[in-house]
Amino acid sequence: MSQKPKVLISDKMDPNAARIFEERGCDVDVITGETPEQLAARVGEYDGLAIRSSTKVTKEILAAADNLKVIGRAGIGVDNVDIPAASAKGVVVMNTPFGNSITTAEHAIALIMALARQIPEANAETQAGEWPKSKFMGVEVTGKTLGLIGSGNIGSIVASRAQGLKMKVVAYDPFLSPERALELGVEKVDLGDLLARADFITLHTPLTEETRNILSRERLEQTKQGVRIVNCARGGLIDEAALKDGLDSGHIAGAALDVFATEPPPADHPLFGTPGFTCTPHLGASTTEAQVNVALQVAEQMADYLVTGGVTNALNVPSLSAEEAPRLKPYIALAEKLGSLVGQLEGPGVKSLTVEVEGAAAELNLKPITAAVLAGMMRTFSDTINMVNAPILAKENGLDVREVRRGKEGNYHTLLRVVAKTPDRTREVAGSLFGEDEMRLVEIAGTRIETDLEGHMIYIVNEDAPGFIGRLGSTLGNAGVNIGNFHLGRRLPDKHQGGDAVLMLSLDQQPDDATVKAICALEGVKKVKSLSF
Ligand SMILES: NC(=O)C1=CN([C@@H]2O[C@H](COP(=O)(O)OP(=O)(O)OC[C@H]3O[C@@H](n4cnc5c(N)ncnc54)[C@H](O)[C@@H]3O)[C@@H](O)[C@H]2O)C=CC1
Ligand SMILES: O=C(O)CCC(=O)C(=O)O
Repeated sequence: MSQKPKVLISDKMDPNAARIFEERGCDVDVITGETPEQLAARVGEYDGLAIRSSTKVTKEILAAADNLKVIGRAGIGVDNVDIPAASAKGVVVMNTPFGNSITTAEHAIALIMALARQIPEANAETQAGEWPKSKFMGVEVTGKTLGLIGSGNIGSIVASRAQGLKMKVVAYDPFLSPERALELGVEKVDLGDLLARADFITLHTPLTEETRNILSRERLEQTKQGVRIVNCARGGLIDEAALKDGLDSGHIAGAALDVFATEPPPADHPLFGTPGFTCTPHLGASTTEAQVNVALQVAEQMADYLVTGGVTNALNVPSLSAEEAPRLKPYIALAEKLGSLVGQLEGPGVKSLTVEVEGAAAELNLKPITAAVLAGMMRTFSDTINMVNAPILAKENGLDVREVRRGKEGNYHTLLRVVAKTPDRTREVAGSLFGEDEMRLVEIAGTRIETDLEGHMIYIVNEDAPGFIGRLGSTLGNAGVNIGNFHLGRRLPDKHQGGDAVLMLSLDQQPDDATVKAICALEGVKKVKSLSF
């Protein structure tokens, strides 16, 4: 019986996640609150790691994660995962891009209202026994301009809720098209314009090199007198020291942060206690509804990947639906074998690789097939290569990879051909599927040969002359190597005696170097390669 995939849930997550993992055939452990060292010591046991924002999946954690195949973020932001390191290690990183968007947008609206009416301060003083009725004078939001920085999933929900509150919404987002702006009913503006016009500013971008410090000191100085600012996206988008100075000077009337540059922030954070400042401890996604949504979704996605190979919402590999995955599975296995054959025959010298599909295969998603060819080929030089990191490494190494699709059937109802070029020659191999999933090599070195690619094999090219097969059989027999299967073909297009013959033999034992050398020395032999699949 094959072992169940093992998943670790390392952050607090709705219990539905563990239930789904179990129902979908995974073993699951829930161990939260560990130090990085404790997690590093444990993570090697697991195939999947389900996290929220507390677990930091660093290079060090990944280095210890020997069996890890997938990291699932129950939420949106993945800035707590070292995605390049995960990709290099062949680990898929997924998030749940929609499950908590409404909840987070509602939190932004709540903070806008809290700032407009100074609700946190009024609450604190009232409960402290005061009755500060004349101290707190708010502002209406009706008719005010809301400046949206980032109008993706969350930003656009904030826009629609703000419009319900009769605010005018202007948006700065370099990726916002005029059509989408029209659809959202927002005015697309540049950042300078937004800063000059907005009564309220709310941020909804990821933290990237472009967005880091997007509200810098200089930009905060360009905001309208009395502006109120909300950040429910990521710490690091605002210069916190400049924000404090703006509040102290009275230029900024209020600021509400759900997120901080360092989380949790130090107890003596300069903004704490500043008049007009309000905060929540990264609660943007914290509603029952959102937590159930993201927990269910992350567990479903991760279990799909671990059990069937389906890929949804991955940030470092193309998606592959749960329906596509079973159809692709035999092709992926065939692609890996053909890639491995090319890798074993040509070594690391391949400079360009074309993956051609014909007939039924031409209807499939080609990306995973190409990734599998690359993985099969590159795994002959490194054990740590898989379908996730192979395309990245191929690109880094300047390998020219192309894909060709031909809908028309040729001699086979479905065909996968790999054409690899080294500086000296072109190597072509082709395979097909018989029935649903029986894979066969059907062509090598311009020769039609039908064979499995399984276990120990030997590939031989020789001058087709009488007596060779007897000599070969004796050489293998003398070395104690039994032939399991024997496939022989003449090289196309001549196909005549005296031309080249190609042999693929399945062997019950792996021939040692001396036996391979002895075969090389047989009369008429041009090439010999011992293979393993
Ligand atoms: N406080 C919390 O608990 C939560 C925070 N978030 C954070 O909210 C942020 C936004 O989430 P979504 O709306 O789902 O993401 P999204 O990807 O749908 O939208 C982000 C938008 O930012 C825009 N953008 C990117 N670079 C920009 C730039 N330089 N200037 C202006 N706009 C830029 C993009 O074009 C995109 O439209 C994420 O960082 C996420 O981590 C998400 C959920 C909960
Ligand atoms: O999991 C959480 O509570 C934080 C959510 C969040 O920040 C996100 O989804 O990006």
